[in-house]
Amino acid sequence: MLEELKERVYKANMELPEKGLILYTWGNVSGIDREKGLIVIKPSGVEYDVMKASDMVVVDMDGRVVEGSLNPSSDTATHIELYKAFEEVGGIVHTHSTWATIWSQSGRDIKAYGTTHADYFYGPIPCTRKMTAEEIEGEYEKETGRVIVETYRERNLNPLYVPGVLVNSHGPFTWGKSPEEAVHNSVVLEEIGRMAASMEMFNENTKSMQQELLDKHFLRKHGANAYYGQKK
Ligand SMILES: O=C(CO)[C@@H](O)[C@@H](O)COP(=O)(O)O
Repeated sequence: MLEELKERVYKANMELPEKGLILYTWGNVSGIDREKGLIVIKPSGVEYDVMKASDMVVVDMDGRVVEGSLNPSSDTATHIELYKAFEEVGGIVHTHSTWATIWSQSGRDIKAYGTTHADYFYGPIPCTRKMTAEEIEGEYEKETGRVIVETYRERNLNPLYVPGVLVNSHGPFTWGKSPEEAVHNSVVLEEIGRMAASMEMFNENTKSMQQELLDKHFLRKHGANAYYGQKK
């Protein structure tokens, strides 16, 4: 079942170490088949050099394993909360990529400083609040998803316009319409995080970019009147 999605999710997972986003098993990618209501996700703690497409685990929207002999990623419940809340999302990525994690651990949003950022994220990349002891000691991974969703609701953010978040004291989650797009956004987030941190080292009073330039760059690539690239 879902053999094509398993292959795509496997390849998307393999891109994490290839792009330098993770060491060891420090990340996971999933993809969803919305019609079937099933998620394909990486198995937990399996080394990438031995992992195969057939090791991908299929779970339902309650986290029950429907297919696969391995335990699914420990972050499965977080992915499920995000798929439930963000209905247009087709793929999700979690990493501990260095710069995005530094921002997460600092508890700070990444401000939009330039067009590299604006091409992908329509405004600051939010950092969640710290999780409470009850949340951590309770259904931790599910609560992680809830804290992300709460951040988007409170700030009235469109998840496809801001396709990534920094979980306070933890690390980044990104998403997209597909697993491949979610990985792309993860690579971009890491690069933006590196640039933003370097900029603040040069000048601690660095200001966000102009709203007009943010609008121009984001909307020429995304939204109803996008004109960047080739017609599909
Ligand atoms: O966040 C963490 C560890 O802190 C996990 O996402 C990471 O180790 C990946 O775990 P899985 O192998 O997906 O269970």
